[in-house]
Amino acid sequence: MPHRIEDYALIGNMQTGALVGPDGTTDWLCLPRFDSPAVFAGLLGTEQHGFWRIGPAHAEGTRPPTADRRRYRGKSLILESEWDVPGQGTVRVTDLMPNGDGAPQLVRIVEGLAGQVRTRSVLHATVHYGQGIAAQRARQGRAVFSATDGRLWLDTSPDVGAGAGGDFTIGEGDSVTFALTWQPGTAAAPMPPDARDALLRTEAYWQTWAAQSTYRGCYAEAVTRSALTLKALTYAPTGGIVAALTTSLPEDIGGVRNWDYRYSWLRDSAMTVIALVSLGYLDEARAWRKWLLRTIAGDLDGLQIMYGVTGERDLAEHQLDWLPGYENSGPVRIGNGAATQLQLDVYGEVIEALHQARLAGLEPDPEATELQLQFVAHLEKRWMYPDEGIWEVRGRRRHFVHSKIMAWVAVDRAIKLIECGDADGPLQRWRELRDTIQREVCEKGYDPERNTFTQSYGSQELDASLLLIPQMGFLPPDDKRVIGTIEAIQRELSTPDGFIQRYHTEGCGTGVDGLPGDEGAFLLCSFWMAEDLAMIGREDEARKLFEELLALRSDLGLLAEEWDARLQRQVGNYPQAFSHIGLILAALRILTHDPLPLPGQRSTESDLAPARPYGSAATARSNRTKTPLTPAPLLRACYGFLALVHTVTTI
Ligand SMILES: OC[C@H]1O[C@H](O[C@H]2O[C@H](CO)[C@@H](O)[C@H](O)[C@H]2O)[C@H](O)[C@@H](O)[C@@H]1O
Repeated sequence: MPHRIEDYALIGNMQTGALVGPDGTTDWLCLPRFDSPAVFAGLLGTEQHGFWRIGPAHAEGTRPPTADRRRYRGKSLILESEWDVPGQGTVRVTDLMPNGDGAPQLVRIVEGLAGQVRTRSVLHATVHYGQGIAAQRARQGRAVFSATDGRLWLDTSPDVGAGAGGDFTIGEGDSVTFALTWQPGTAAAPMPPDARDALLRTEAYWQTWAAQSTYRGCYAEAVTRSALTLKALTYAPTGGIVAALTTSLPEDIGGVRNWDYRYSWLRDSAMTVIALVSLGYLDEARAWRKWLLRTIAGDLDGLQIMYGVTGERDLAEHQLDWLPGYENSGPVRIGNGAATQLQLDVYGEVIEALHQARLAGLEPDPEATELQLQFVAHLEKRWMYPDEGIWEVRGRRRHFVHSKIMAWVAVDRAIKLIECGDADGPLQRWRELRDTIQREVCEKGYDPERNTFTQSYGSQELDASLLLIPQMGFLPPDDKRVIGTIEAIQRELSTPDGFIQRYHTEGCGTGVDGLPGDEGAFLLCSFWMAEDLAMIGREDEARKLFEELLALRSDLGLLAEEWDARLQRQVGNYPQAFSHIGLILAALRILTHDPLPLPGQRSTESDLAPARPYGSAATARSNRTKTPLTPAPLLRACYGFLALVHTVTTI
């Protein structure tokens, strides 16, 4: 039976990832990439749908024992689980997925730490998300399984034998290794791996990567784990970034709000890039920018809001009827019907990510500059339409206020690109457009009686996405309408334990998302609230909320999409990029607003600008022929000045 969502540990190789439970069971693994069919799909069903457990042997009819200790090995994605077995001794299992271009691999190293422990490995590999059993054969002394479009090769230490399962005794100082390697069906047998070498290489990789972070504040442990998690969701071969590792972990246990997140959303991936560049990581931004340009391929009329990690466009949604779903939350879906929706916010998110990456020092790219101009030209003809919005509602299209605000962001950042000399464009026309959008939102998306912006034009509903108004610089934090909106959201969208819901769901009688059932507090929105509170000077509340959110993390620092206050557990896909993005950006915002930061506890930015200069944005003055890199502090100074001028002239 699957564990609570937050009890799973993530390991990954930036092509795919696995979830390992506290009893040493891998219940989720898609091979060879994030969105491939799962060979272990027990997470969404039962053991018959695939799993691989290594841990102390247990008596028939009893549950496998839970590890007594579990941790990541330093700043890495290498998991160590240890069991103290009464009367026997202590055993450790180290799980990792080596990085690199080689065949995807899951390596499990069993070590005896004390005494003699009877240990068991049980591997049940399946075809196509547990639809069938993967046929097993012995070849050249190795176990080979037929997976959906490849083969799995299991290598074990000689003294354990070549089978998929069995018991063995591990004594103090002994070690036994297992490695499961995926190869395309047509490929020759892979070389038996050197598990020890893989461990050293993988550890060195993650430690080096983590050390590049420029974050120097309190909450560093949480920020680092979130950064590592975001990195694990990047797809190294192309630069695409998935929204989460899983499909169909329910937002409402027992309900139908189960979606496949193993794709590269423009919105989610852009926000991941913003979080990573705010910690000084530029390589991921560069890789994503290349993915973006390749994937969109200049086809703006065919623009989708999400793609596969190598740019696939056909993400048609299907249900896997043989899987009962996590804790019977069906249907289990693969593909995502939202791929063909109209979501007008994505232009703003992409341009903002490109803009933040430039601010952080990423070298300019003329194609990316061109894309931003094309985006705005495209949006100019579309921003006035109703859409499905940031939450990808499955109800009717509406004039979502957040979508219009993000349209404003897109135009605003493009204007700054031109103002700073990075691009040529219809400056005057776009300035008028920016003002028109802002005026319309303030007229139609604001309720003066309640002093709050609303979810959509003319609606009485609220929406936590409005918390982005000050963060995006649409209005300044001290504007009374902004403060009124933050307070209204706090009043009306707070859960009993003080976290924030996206909007009211069907249980409250509105059903704007067109879906039955309710959902938990949305963790990203709760982090946004912490950010906003810091921005409007309520630092103590911001910090309190932030720390309460940190307390929801798993023992390993991981977050799903939502928190169910009634059940006191995490819900939704896991680990979810959105939640970890929210954590990183809120930590930076709270640090920036610390009245007296200790030396060395500042974030990455110079004194010229706040840590995350949303809304103070403008673009680099660069020479388009030579494309030199403008020093980041100078850029930020330029942006800061332009933002000031804009605020003074428009508000
Ligand atoms: O609420 C219905 C929608 O739920 C999913 O969308 C959510 O996940 C996306 C990926 O993280 C995110 O970009 C979006 O903001 C979220 O609302 C699902 O993907 C949709 O198909 C579904 O309509």
